[in-house]
Amino acid sequence: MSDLRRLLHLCRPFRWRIAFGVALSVTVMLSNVALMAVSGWFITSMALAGLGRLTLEFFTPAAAIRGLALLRAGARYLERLVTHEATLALIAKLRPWLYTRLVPLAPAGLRGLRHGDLLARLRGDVDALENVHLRLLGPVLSALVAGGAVVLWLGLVWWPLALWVALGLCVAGGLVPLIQRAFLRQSGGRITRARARLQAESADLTRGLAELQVFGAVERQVLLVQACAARMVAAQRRQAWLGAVFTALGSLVGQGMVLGALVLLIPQVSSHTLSGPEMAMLVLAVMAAMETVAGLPAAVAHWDSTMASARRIFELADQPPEVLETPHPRPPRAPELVLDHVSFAYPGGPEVIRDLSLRLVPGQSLALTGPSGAGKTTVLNLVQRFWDPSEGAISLSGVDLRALSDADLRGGIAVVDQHVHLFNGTIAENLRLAQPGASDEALWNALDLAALRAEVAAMPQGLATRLGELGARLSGGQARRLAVARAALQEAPLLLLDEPTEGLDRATQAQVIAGLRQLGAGRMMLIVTHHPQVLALAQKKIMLNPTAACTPLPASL
Ligand SMILES: Nc1ncnc2c1ncn2[C@@H]1O[C@H](COP(=O)(O)OP(=O)(O)OP(=O)(O)O)[C@@H](O)[C@H]1O
Repeated sequence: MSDLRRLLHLCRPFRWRIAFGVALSVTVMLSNVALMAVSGWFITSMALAGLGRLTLEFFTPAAAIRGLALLRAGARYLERLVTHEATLALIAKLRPWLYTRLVPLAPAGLRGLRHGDLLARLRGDVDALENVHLRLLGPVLSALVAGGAVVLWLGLVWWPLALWVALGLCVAGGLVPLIQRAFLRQSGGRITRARARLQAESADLTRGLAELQVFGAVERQVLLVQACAARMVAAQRRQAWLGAVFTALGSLVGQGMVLGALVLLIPQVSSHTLSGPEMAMLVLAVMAAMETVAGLPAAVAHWDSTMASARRIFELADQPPEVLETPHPRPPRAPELVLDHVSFAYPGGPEVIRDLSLRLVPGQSLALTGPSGAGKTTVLNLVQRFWDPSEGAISLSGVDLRALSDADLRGGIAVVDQHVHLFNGTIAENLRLAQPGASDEALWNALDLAALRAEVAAMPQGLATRLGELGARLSGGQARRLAVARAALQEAPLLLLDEPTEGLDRATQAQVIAGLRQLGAGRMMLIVTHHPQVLALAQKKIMLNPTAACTPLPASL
């Protein structure tokens, strides 16, 4: 229930648009009931007039019928326009709302999520919330207002008929869909879970295709994706089948309601309490009244899957960030990196870093070495404040990281990682990520430093060359050198290198190392590597040992 309350809260800014959409929908339903009622009365009266039993002024009812038909069509068009516009506005608000909650979580808080799963939540689940207005709120509110109005009108005409219709509408719009919900209860959540699993496995298949091919596991992964797809289709088929059965049941209830109305009204006509045209008017009005609850079965059918999507989105948005930005940041002073008796354990895990102290000033470089799992990357993560140390403190430019603004922290650190993420844009756009206002000349200078100038200049479109998804058009070595150029543009005093030459051939390694040497001049460098030539960039090495306290370093290198 609290998920629904939160969804309604998110809809609050659009409440007037939603109300207008509901008013239009009610207009459609009531004009339809009125159209059917007047038509029933008019046709029967015309027939009786034809038999000479009645005199009839037919201009007014004929005009009313045309007017109601036009009103219904016009209101329907406007209703579609308004409700879809409100729905798109809600989705357009939801996505940035979720992104602003994800940003403080990244990267630490999102590591537990698979890429495809995150994508499913960002795309599929947010899209599924279009149902909130289109299929849940709108139909329920319209049914209550329009159905209530019809029952009220019938109550004024003859209350037993109103009672019968109220009962029919409650059964068709409430009881039948609720029984349907009991059957469908599981399948909504099952479809959402199956879709998320399918997306995650499909993402693994496409992104990990090279590894899967190397290990001969493509077929296994394809079978897994097929099994996930089959599970999803089975869940959807079951839902569609149940939906069809209950739609038929709902319309059966509608026919029963009309039949019951006839049974109630015929004696009234026989006893001359009611005229023939009036009976036709009421019966057709009762038939049209079914439209007021026609959207309720779909609302019930979408309830579980929509709520499951909402729950998954709120779960993600509610995760507490690992680190919080201080509301009172202090400005950075002279460049310097200090780790003061730092210890760290991942949440719920054993201690990874124990009592590590070091100090770096510009022009100094330090390599972190040690066996796999010793905590080298963890130190780089702590310096970037993905997590805060469990004990001790880290300061950059004389200020504890916890007291630095996010902008000063990010602006003070450049990173060259073994996993370079390149965006699906041009070379210039990828470089300007580090310095949005950089001139073309500055970009060429950075490429020069990274030994990439000649290759980019040889491309027909130069800096405007598009890189494709994940930088697909560049080789691994070119991508790594582009990352060096990007770091050069950032002009940050601290440079973090995490296995920057991993996976490159000898010639490319030498080019990247030459670029890094230039880049490091006058900056502080913290390097994680096993590569002897990269190690040679460092003036000092520190050995991390997962089981013992870190070798204490002198106060300065
Ligand atoms: N997000 C995380 N949550 C929990 N434990 C983690 C996380 N990241 C790393 N660890 C654990 O912390 C320890 C240190 O990992 P880290 O990646 O820092 O080692 P490393 O020295 O860089 O290793 P390698 O040389 O293999 O990259 C490992 O035992 C690892 O399992």
